[in-house]
Order: sequence, then C-alpha cells, then structure tokens
Amino acid sequence: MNTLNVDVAVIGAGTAGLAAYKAAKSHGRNVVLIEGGPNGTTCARVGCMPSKLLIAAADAAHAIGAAPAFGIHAGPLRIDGKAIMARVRSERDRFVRFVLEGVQRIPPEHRLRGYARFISEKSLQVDDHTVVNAASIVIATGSSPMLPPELADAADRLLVSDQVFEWDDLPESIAVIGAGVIGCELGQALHRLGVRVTIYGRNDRIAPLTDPAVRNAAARIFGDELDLRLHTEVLGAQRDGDGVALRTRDADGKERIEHHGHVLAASGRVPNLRDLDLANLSIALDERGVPLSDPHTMQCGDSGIFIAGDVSGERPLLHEAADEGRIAGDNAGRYPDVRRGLRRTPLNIVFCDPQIAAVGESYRDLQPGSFAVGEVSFEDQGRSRVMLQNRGLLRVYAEHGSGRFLGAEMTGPRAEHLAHLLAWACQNRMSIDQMLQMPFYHPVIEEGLRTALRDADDKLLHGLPEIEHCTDCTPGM
Ligand SMILES: Cc1cc2nc3c(=O)[nH]c(=O)nc-3n(C[C@H](O)[C@H](O)[C@H](O)COP(=O)(O)OP(=O)(O)OC[C@H]3O[C@@H](n4cnc5c(N)ncnc54)[C@H](O)[C@@H]3O)c2cc1C
Ligand SMILES: NC(=O)c1ccc[n+]([C@@H]2O[C@H](COP(=O)([O-])OP(=O)(O)OC[C@H]3O[C@@H](n4cnc5c(N)ncnc54)[C@H](O)[C@@H]3O)[C@@H](O)[C@H]2O)c1
Repeated sequence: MNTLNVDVAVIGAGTAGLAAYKAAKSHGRNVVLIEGGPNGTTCARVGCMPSKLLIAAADAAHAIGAAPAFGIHAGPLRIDGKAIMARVRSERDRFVRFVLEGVQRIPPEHRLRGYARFISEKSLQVDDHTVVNAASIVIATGSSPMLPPELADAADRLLVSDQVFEWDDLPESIAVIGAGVIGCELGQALHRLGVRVTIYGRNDRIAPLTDPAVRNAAARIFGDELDLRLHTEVLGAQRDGDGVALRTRDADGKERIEHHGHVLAASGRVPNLRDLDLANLSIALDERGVPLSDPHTMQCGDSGIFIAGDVSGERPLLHEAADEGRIAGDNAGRYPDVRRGLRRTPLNIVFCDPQIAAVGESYRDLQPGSFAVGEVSFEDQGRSRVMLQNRGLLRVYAEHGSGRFLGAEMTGPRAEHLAHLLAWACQNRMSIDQMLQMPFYHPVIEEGLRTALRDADDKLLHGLPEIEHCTDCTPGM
C-alpha cells in the first residue's frame, strides 16, 4: 500500500474538481487530484456538449421543415442518422480532447487514478493501492442518472443519456421517462430527427419551470408538436420482442401498454456519494444523504471537507460547478482561513425550441402577495412573428414597495439571451423602472421583454398583487 501526504486532496476530475485543483494550487499547496472514471468531464463527454450537438442537427432539420411557410421549398427532407451521430461523436471527441490536454498538463505526481473513499476526515483510501492523508479534502464526484426501479425489466432496452451519444444511428422509436431538462432537450431533438418519441411526465412539471402559467404555455407548445403525456405514471416496462412494452396509467386512471424500441430514463440524477463511505465522517447529512454545506464557502460544517458541483445537489449546472469548485478549492487551499466566494444570480436555460429559461428567484419560492407579475405573450410580438417563432410566454416578477426585479420564467424565442439580460439586471439589483430606462432597439425580441416590464411597472403602480399564485407547486414537485 502506498501512502501520500498532501495539503489538499480533490476527489473527481470533472469541471468542479479541475476548478478546485487550480484554486487550491494557487495557494502554493501540495494538491492531488483523484479520478476513478474516464477523464474528460461529464459536460464534454456525455452532457452539455454532445446534447447541444444533437440539438443543432435537430434545429437544422426543423428549419427545413419550417421553410415552406416562408415560400421556400428545399425538396424532400432526408435525415441521415449515421451522419448525424458521426458528427455528434467526432465534435464531442474534439471537446473532450481539449479537456484531456488540460488534465495532461497537471504534473503526473499530482494525479492519482482510482476511486476514493473516506477512512477518516483526513484520510482517503484510493482503490486498494494508496492511502492519501490530506489536511483538507474537496468532494467533487458529480452525479449519475437515476434509474426508476419500475423500468428495470426493460433490461438492455433501458438507456440513460450517456448512451445516446454513443449511438451510431438513430433508433426508430423511444419512450422518454421524465419531462425534465434532459427529457425536453433530447426528446424534442430526437422527435425532430424523425424518431417516434413519447415523453412521459408523472406530474405537470416541465423542465425547471415553477410558474403554472409558463408551464401551461410550455406544455401546450410541446404537446402540439410531439406526443407529451403529463400526469402519467409509468407502472412497468418489460423487454418485449425487439423493444419494450411500457405499462402506464394516465390522470383518468386509464392503463395502457404501448410498444417502444427503447426507454430513456430522464428522471433526474443522483449525487455520486454512495461509495464514499461518508459514515466514517462526523459531518451532518441532509435527508438525501448529501453533506450539509455553506453555499458561500462550500465547507461542510466546520470541517476541512468541502463539496462542489453536481454532487452537492444544489444547482447541477456547468457554470455553478465551476464556481463551486473554485470556491471549494480556494478554501481548501487556505483552510482554516475560510472565506465566502461569489455566488451568482440563478440562471437556468433549456435548449429546446422554444427555449425555456428561469432567472433569479423562482415563482414557487416567492412570497404570495409580495410581488407583481408582468407578462408578455410572444404570439403577437413583432420580431418573433417576422421569424415565425411567435410562440411562448414570459413572466417577470417584481417586488412591491421597492419595485425591484426578482426573477422571471419563460418559454419563447431566443430565451437564452433574454435570460442573460435578466440575470445581469437581477444580480445588479435593478428595479423595473431602471430596467425600462435601458435602450431597446427595434425590431427585436427584447421589445417583448419591455412589454412585460411595462406590464409589471403598471401593476406595481396600482399595487396589484399576483392573484393566481401557484397552489400546486409545493417544493419537490
Ligand atoms: C445530458 C446532459 C446535458 C447537460 N447540459 C447542460 C447544459 O447545457 N448546461 C449546463 O450548464 N449544464 C448541463 N448539464 C449539467 C453539467 O454537465 C453538470 O452540471 C456538470 O458537468 C457537473 O460537473 P461536476 O464536476 O460536478 O461533475 P463531473 O464532470 O461528472 O465530474 C465528477 C467526476 O468525479 C469522478 N468520481 C466520482 N466518484 C469518484 C470517486 N469516489 N473517486 C474518484 N473519482 C470519482 C467521476 O468519474 C467524474 O469524472 C448537462 C448534464 C447532462 C447529463
Ligand atoms: N440545459 C441545461 O442546462 C441542462 C441540460 C441537461 C441536463 N441538465 C442538468 O442535468 C440535471 C438532470 O436532468 P434530468 O432531466 O434528468 O432531471 P430533472 O430533475 O430536470 O427532471 C427529471 C424529471 O423526471 C421526472 N420523473 C422522475 N421520476 C419519474 C418517473 N418515475 N416517471 C416519470 N417522470 C419522472 C421528475 O418529475 C422531473 O420532472 C438537471 O437538473 C440539469 O441541472 C442541464
């Protein structure tokens, strides 16, 4: 057995772990980065990048399908699944290569291969070859897809998103379980690429939306385009012939058995904590078994243990993993002189079409009666109509009294850009009035945002509370 004595050990070489390693090193500390699985990060290998590559192909197919409405006819659409997947994989490999080059630049003596688990608060066992003693430790082990037990009998026809990006051709049909972020992004992309897709959601949840009005708008738009079954419970899945027989029950209690080629579990992800032997530590855990941590320092209690990225289960997004990793690594490097790091305004973007986004405080978390809602439908919004992308709804939330902009939820054209504008305004604690003093060009989609801001301004002026406050969006739904 080897023994390694270091100042800081970082478990996991994903986005959070790499940021933590760099931040801890900046203090001149002796740091080791431990990775058990494949290098390259979830984002580049099986997450953000390959999913956006698949969506880009779907966008291209959709644009051809939409062209006749402008009087443009490109001939019959032909989708070459093999070519699509070849591009997804080769571009994905290119992104992974950049990450691997970065990992290679870390001196070999600072990298350790193997899965780590805790022996005590200051020591780790890595596989069966090394004991690492460290003054502080960063847990940055990421997350894994959750597999609902009722899908177990689908056997080899049960997939998770990781496997989609290894396909060398597109399948004929697929059932997507979960109308969350992955379900909406991949489900719609595959549908637009000619795969017969059914998306099943067990409640009315669509991606990160908590505002019932925006949720309804998104459900309507999605449901108009593809087979979306909300409020539908999956009862079981059985390997059957060349596919899967999926047994479901809808909101009216009607049970059905339908045949699909594959089943994709897009039902959420769970933090990678199970094999870390956290029971050997005295840090407090929440009800999911995730170590409790301070979101500004990433410190677990007053220990020398820090947590960052998807494993913390708080904001499982790339830019948050990078921020949390940086804060955790900085504090691990300066431990016990722990400091608060910068946390940004929450920003969530789903790359479906129309895009979905949420900024700042979510509708669900706002205090009923304390805020006004301004809204705009994109149906008659000038630029959106010009581009034939006039679908969706944007709702902005503003605090009564201060007039401060609190947050927004939306589905609509170019929501990724609107969401950034709004997140910047939110982080700068701007009021609706200050936002309306900013320039708006013509004709742009941002004029739709101005309509929503004016609506909020009007309601603030008249002291109108939000009357349709969500009654069913209790936490966790
Ligand atoms: C399909 C998909 C699409 C996504 N799209 C987006 C997007 O568009 N935008 C966005 O912001 N986010 C997106 N995300 C989320 C984003 O990818 C994650 O938030 C981010 O990659 C998390 O980084 P991380 O460092 O926490 O985890 P990871 O990159 O998963 O790193 C964790 C590492 O820890 C290693 N590890 C685990 N246990 C141990 C152990 N015991 N010992 C040693 N090593 C261990 C793992 O092998 C892994 O390499 C997407 C995710 C998915 C799945
Ligand atoms: N654009 C992006 O930023 C992006 C893209 C993809 C993934 N991600 C990240 O990856 C994480 C995981 O994505 P996800 O889509 O797996 O999780 P999610 O939490 O977004 O959605 C999971 C959905 O599955 C539903 N569900 C759970 N069990 C079910 C069951 N048995 N039957 C039917 N529905 C069920 C849940 O109600 C929920 O709506 C996201 O939280 C997100 O942070 C981000």
